[in-house]
Formats: sequence, structure tokens, C-alpha cells
Amino acid sequence: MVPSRRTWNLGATPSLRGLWRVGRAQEPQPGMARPAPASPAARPFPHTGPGRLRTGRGKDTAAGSDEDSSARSATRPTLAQCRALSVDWAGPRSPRRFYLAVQVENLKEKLLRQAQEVSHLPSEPGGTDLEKHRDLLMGENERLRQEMRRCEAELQELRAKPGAACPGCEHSQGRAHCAHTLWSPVFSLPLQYVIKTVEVESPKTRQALSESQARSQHLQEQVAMQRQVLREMEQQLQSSHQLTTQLRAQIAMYESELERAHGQMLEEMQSLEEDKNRAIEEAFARAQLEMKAVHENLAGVRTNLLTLQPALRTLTNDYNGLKRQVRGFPLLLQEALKSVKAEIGQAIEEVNSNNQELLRKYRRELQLRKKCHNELVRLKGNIRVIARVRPVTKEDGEGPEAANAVTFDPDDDSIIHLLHKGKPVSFELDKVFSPRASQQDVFQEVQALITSCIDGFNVCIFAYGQTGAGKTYTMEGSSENPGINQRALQLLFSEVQEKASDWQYTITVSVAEIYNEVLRDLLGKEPQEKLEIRLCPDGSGQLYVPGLTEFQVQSVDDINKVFEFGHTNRTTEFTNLNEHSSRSHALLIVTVRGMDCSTGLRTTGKLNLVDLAGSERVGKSGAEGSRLREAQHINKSLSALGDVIAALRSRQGHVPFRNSKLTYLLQDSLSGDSKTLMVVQVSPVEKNTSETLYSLKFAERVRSVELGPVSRRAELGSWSSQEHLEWEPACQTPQPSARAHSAPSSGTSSRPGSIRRKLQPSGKSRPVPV
Ligand SMILES: Nc1ncnc2c1ncn2[C@@H]1O[C@H](COP(=O)(O)OP(=O)(O)OP(=O)(O)O)[C@@H](O)[C@H]1O
Repeated sequence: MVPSRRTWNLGATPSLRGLWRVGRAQEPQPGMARPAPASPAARPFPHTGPGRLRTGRGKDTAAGSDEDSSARSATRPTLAQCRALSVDWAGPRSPRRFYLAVQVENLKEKLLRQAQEVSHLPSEPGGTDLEKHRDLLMGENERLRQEMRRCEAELQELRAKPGAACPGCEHSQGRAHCAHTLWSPVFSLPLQYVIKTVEVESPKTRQALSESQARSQHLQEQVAMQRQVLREMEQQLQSSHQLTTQLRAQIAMYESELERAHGQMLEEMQSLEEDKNRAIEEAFARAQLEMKAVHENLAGVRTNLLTLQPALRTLTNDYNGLKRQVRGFPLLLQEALKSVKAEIGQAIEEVNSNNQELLRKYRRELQLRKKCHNELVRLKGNIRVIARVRPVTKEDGEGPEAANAVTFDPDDDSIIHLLHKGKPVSFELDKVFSPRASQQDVFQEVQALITSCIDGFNVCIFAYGQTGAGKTYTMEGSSENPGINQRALQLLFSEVQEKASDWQYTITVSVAEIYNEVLRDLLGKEPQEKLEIRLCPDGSGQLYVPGLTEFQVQSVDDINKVFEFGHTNRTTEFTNLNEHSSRSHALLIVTVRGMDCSTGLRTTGKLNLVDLAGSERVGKSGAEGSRLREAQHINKSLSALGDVIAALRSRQGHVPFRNSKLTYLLQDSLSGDSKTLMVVQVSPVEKNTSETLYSLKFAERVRSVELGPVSRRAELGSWSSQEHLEWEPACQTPQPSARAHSAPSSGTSSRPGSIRRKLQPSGKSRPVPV
């Protein structure tokens, strides 16, 4: 404890004894050298600091005299030192005075330092240690000040006694302030005491001071922290103050706005109140006006009511009158119905009679159409001859023999030119098809004939020509490019389909061949069986073939099956089919039977599609045996066909149908108003020009037979038997006269190609060259 250290016990502590020795050591001895003058910048007496004293205290006594001598030299102050300390240096430089001055200076310095420390200590209350330390320091200061005052007083006193010599002082003058006076027990004790006290307390003070400084440092840090916290809190408080100020300003603003809004609301309420009152007043005034108008209307209505009452009475009377009338209405209705029924019956009768009339007209028109068609065909020629030239094929070979010998007229499609043995020969037919003509082109030419079959006409289409000239190609064709046979049946199907709403049709087909004048059924179960042609037992004069199979066909598929079946029968029968087919006539007989659903009218038409045997003159080439026989039969049948066609065209009374099986079988399809078309197939190459020449001559001859007037008349009589129209027994309509319809128009002037007829020799047919 610092205060306890202040209890002085001078003789007890070793430190005091050390200090005493130091003090003695510092005493100037006689003969000692003056201390060396210190540098002006140095402290007045630097070696007299506490450290120096402490070092001297411990070691000087024991160690030796080096330090004592230096200390002694140091204790004598230099002139400069004395001046620096404002020591009166007029007399001898007394160490005593000098020490006092030094003491005073040291004390001042110490005092100043401690005063600084005290000023640096924080002045806040609550720091207990700090406060104590400060108190201590202040007490110490006070004590030091007192000490310093005392030293100064002593110093003054020494100055004031110039005559007092100090024993042992080397100077006689100025003894008054000789340092020796310091040695007097009276004077020296307090100083020693002070020195010792300072010497003793200085380390403790310094230690306490350092501790206090450390604590002070710590406290300063804490204080700094507290100050920081305080500053932050002050800032927060300041910002809170600012916020509060702002909020208060806002509240004030809101309050003023509220007040203003309240004022406005009051004003609006007042104006609304005024509006309301005004509206009520206006509504009231309006209501009063309306009420007045309603009253006026009511008065008017009352007046009207009074005037309407008589009208109402009139209406009531009318109503009663109507009621009475309604009561009598059923009677009226019955009467009206009766009269209407009578009218309707009359109308129905009229319609019936009209219908009858229409039916009659329809039938008449039908006959007229048929007549027109007949006339058209007649004008074209009932027997028409066309030629088709096949293209040159590989089978024709090469070289001059395969050279083309046939040319055409670019301006007239009925002319064909043949170069025979270097001579050009021309023929005129109804139409000539070049090798470029397609199957469809040829079919186009014949399809009018085919459709006439649906109307009940008999039609015959022949393919005539030498072997390999293209007869089968034209009639049958290939599956990809079918010929007339298949296209004809397809056309019949489509036509029949179109008329299905009014007519019922059945189409049947038969396939036969004539080989060596033997007729065979290619669809029968016994294809090798010979068939005969007979007259119908019904006395109609019609021919029929007992046992000839007829297949009913309804589609193209059915036709294909029929052809396939016929082909199979032919294949199994003959080993060399191609050879055989060239030497036989193949016939496809299509029968179309129809019935008009509304009139009951029945029709039957026959379409004979004939692929004739090759027309080449085998017999003249010296053939023998079966070949000769075949050739003779072919010759016979083709001659017969030529004769028949010639007879028909020339309208001869007798037509030699029975001269061959072929003409006999086709009799009903060649005579009357039936239509015949012959397609003469022609090979174009040089080697076949002879056969081509004969074929074309035959075709032209057939076509160019002149119709004589006698034949026509005679034919008029015979044609009446060829009527295909049959009538239902129920229909009482008289059968139209076939004669009338089939009669040709007067004269022949309307027939096209009359110029050709003038050029042709008159009518006798010649036998077909075979
Ligand atoms: N217009 C044509 N276009 C192309 N090829 C044809 C034509 N006409 C005939 N041909 C071909 O000529 C060849 C002989 O024809 P096709 O068999 O029809 O003669 P054909 O007169 O019927 O003989 P056949 O009397 O022996 O039956 C066949 O190969 C056929 O394909």
C-alpha cells in the first residue's frame, strides 16, 4: 500500500542505507576533480536519476571505487549546468545549492509528469481504482509541491546568508552558501529524508504508476468501448428523434387532410341533401301531372266504353249467328266433300285417259325411234363392211416379202390402196382402219349396232380374212386389250344397268363352233356332240338349236368364266388348237331379253359375234385329204355367206340361208331388220397381197350390191315376220304393225354413198373366191 510506505523508517531499510551511502559518495571531497561539463542538450544532471541512484545503492558499496570516482566527478556541477539551473554562481559553485536546484528541477519535472498523468486519467465517476490512483497521484503531487517549496525556501535561505561559511569549504568567500552547511545535522536531515523518501517511493510509485497505467489503459479501452456504445445509442436516439419528428409531421399532415376531407364531405352532403329535396319536388310535380293525365284518360276510356257497348252487342249477335252456322257446317262439309270427290274422280279419270294417251304416244314414239334407228342403219346400210389392216408382225419375216403393200387415203378413211404385183388397186368400203387403230377405235364403230340389240334387234358381226390377218385379235383380243366380244358384253351390262329402273333384262350367252359343217356346243357337257338347227315347233318360223347351252351372265366375271369354259372344251377336243381354230368358225351368241316394267313390253335381241375360218384359197394350192375337206367346207360356208349377204343387200326374194350351217344358224340374225357388219381383216405385207386382194374384192362386192326395187318390195312382204316385240296378254293395246315400221322410206336417194352405187355393176352377187 502506498500510504503505508509513507511511514518513514529511515534507519531500518537497506535501501535507506544505500541511499545514504550514495549521498555520501556524492558529497564532494577535497582534492576531487570537478565534474565534466555536461552537454547543453543533456539533462542538467542525468546521472542523478532514480536508476542511477538505485544502481549505486546496490553495488557501489561492494564493488569498488570506479563508480564512486565518476559519481564524484559527476556531482560537481559545471558552470553551464549551474546556469541552466539558474544557480547563482557568483561564488564558489556549492554542491549543496546545486543539489537543491537539481532537486527542485527534478521535483518540478516529476510534478509535471504526474500532473499530466492525472489529466490523462478519465474523469468519469464509477472507476474506483482509477479514482484511487488519481487521488494518490494528486496527494503525491501535493506532497512533491510542498517538498519543492521547501527546497526552494531553503535555497533562498542559503542565498540570503552569504557570510555563512561552511567548514571544510575550500573558498573563504561565500562561505555562507557553502555546501558544507548542508552537512549540518539540522539542515541535512530533511533533505536526506526527502531524498530517501523519493528514492524509496519512486520505484513503488513507478510500479504503481505502471499498474495504474495498465489499469488506466484497460479502463480507457473500456471507456472507449462504452463511449462507442454510447455514441451508437446516441445516434439511434437521434435517428429515433428524427423518425418521431417525421411521424409527427405526417400525423399533422394527415390530420389536416382529414379535416379538409371532413369539410368537403360536409359540403357534399349538404349539396346532396339539396339535390334530393329538389328531385323530390320535381317528382312530386311530375306525378301530379301524370295523375292528372291518367284521370283525363280514365274519363276518355269511360266515354269510349259507353260508345263500345253497342258495338259489343253487335259482335255478340254476329257470334251467335256464326255459332248457328257452325252447327250446320258438317252438313256443308259433307256436301263439299261429295263435290270434291266427284271432282277428284273426274280428274283421275282425266289423268287416266291422259296417261293412256301418253302411253299410246310413248309406244308410238318407241316405234318411231325404232323406225328412225332402222332408217338410220338402213341409210348407213344394214350390211356394212369395214376393213382393218393389222400391223406388220415378227411372223411376217423380213425382206421384200415383208414389205408393206397397203396404203391409205389421208382425206378419206373409207379408201384403201393395195400394191399388187406392182399395180396399185384401190377399194372403197364403209370404213378402213389402219394398223394404228386401237381396239377401242374399232369398237367405237360397232357399238351402235351392239346397243340396238337391247332394243330387240338382231345383230351379226363377222370377222373375215385370211389366216393370220387379225380376225381373232379383233373379235377376242387379249385379256389386257380385249376385243369386240368382251367390250360388247361390258357395254350391254352397263346399258342394261342404266335402264334397270324401267326395264328388266336377262343376258344369256352360247358359244359354238362350226367345223367341217358340223355345229358343236362349246359350253355343253358333250362338246363333240353334233347339233342340229331346227324350226321352232310353235310355227313362228323361228330357228332354234336343240341342246345348245345358254349361260345367263350378270357380270364381266361371268363372261370370262364362260369364255374360259368354252376354250377348255376346245382344247381338250383338238390337239392342234391353233390350226383347228383357223379352220373353224367360232360363234359367240348373246341373247338379250328385256321387259318394260311399266308396259309389260318384251323384247329379244340377238348378237352374233363370229370369228370366221381363214379365207385363204387352200383348195387351189393342191391340198389333199383332211385339209382339202376343210378347205371345201370353208369355201362352201364363206360362199354361202357371200350369197346371203348379196341377196339381202339386193333385197332378193330368196335368200339362200340353208346353203351352209353358218348362214342357216344366223338366218334370223341376217334377215329382216337385223344388222350385219363384216370386218375384213387385211395383212399389210407384200407376200399376202393376193389373199388381201381377194378379201378386199369380196368385201367391196358385198358392200356394193345395188338394191333393186323389186327386191325391196318382195322383202317388204317377208320382213313382217321378223317382229321381236311381244306384248303382255294383259295389255289390250293393239300390236303395232311391223310392216309399217320396217318399211323402208320411199326411194333410195337418201342413202349415203349413192355415187358409189352408180359406179358399181348391178346387183348380182358372185361366189366368194376360195
Ligand atoms: N391390230 C393388230 N394389232 C396388233 N397385232 C395384231 C393385230 N391384228 C393381229 N395382230 C397379231 O397378228 C397375229 C395374228 O392375228 P390373229 O390370230 O388374230 O389372226 P387370225 O386371223 O385370227 O388367224 P386365224 O385365222 O389363224 O385365227 C397375232 O399375233 C395377233 O396378235
